[in-house]
Amino acid sequence: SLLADSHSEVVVWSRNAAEVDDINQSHMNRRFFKEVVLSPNLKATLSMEEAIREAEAIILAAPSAAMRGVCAALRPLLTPVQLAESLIVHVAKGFEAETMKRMTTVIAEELPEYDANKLVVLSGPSHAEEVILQCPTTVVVASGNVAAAEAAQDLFINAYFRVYTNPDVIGVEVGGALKNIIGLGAGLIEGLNFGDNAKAALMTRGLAEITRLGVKMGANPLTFAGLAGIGDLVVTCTSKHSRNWRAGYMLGQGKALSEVLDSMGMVVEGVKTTKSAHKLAEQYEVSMPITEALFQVLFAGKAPIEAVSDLMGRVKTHEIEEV
Ligand SMILES: NC(=O)C1=CN([C@@H]2O[C@H](COP(=O)(O)OP(=O)(O)OC[C@H]3O[C@@H](n4cnc5c(N)ncnc54)[C@H](OP(=O)(O)O)[C@@H]3O)[C@@H](O)[C@H]2O)C=CC1
Ligand SMILES: O=C(CO)COP(=O)(O)O
Repeated sequence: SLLADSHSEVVVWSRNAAEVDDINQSHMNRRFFKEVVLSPNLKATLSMEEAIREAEAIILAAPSAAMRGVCAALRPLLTPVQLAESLIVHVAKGFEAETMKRMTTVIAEELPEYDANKLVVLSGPSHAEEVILQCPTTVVVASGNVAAAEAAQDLFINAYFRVYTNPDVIGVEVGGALKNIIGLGAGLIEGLNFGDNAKAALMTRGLAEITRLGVKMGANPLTFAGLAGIGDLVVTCTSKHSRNWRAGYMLGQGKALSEVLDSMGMVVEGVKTTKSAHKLAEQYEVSMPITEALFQVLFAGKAPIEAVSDLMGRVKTHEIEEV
């Protein structure tokens, strides 16, 4: 919808026939956006081949668990011209669960004929419910190739959607993925009725452990002070639209994880990301106490209140790690 506001031909690929019909016939996508009328420039199709035919830019917007499969289906459809010239941008915020790989790594593995350096990630505080209403939104695009990042910036930027560039692909991907864990935690804190001090503490110390792991993985620490770091963390921990927050809230109220996920109807990236980050923390030998606490609640049956109590009772330490 955002792209269709400034570009004449935008085609969405979906595997859901009712959704495709709704977009093409009523110019609406009522499953997600009840009352919004979409641009007539926006078409939908069940055929991936049709969606990408002669596409100058391809946006990969599937959840991270689906990214490898989507790219495998895409590979035989890409023409030599598209492989050489088209822009590929992904917007997923998570790691591949089994391998803990970042999304650009997964995409590069599945599209070996495409120049991996030209892949772009778009991230930042950007709930779809607000973008579709044209509320002012800012995001960051990152690529190893400056020209590709600038091409993505030109593609997406408009009067209500401001796009910054950043060369730090690792930082932008890690920030986008890990903020979902803290969003779960913020919801959980609210579900326990622990108030705003606890939420502020969680966000601040959450950013510290996101930065700690990100830097070990090769990110620029300053990226975490930007839109894909603190920016997205704030929106996920405070917005009524946040799925991760909502899932955490239900957990804090005592609901079981399976019950929470069944009731969501939308992806909650933070759940699988907690497992991946838990393994990455071990692999990189980084302390991530909040991630550890969430891991215990989600996958080891620890009561949320006990996890918070354990976090508060950790051995005393300095705030700034170099001290
Ligand atoms: N929503 C938001 O505001 C934002 C989301 N993101 C990120 O974008 C990604 C997608 O999120 P979002 O769209 O919100 O998630 P939703 O759960 O709302 O929707 C996921 C969509 O992906 C489709 N899908 C899932 N698996 C596959 C597959 N294997 N093949 C094809 N289609 C598939 C689903 O189709 P079906 O209905 O058939 O299951 C559904 O249409 C996530 O990584 C999220 O973190 C990033 C920024 C903002
Ligand atoms: O990443 C998002 C918005 O920037 C969406 O994730 P949440 O719905 O969990 O906040």
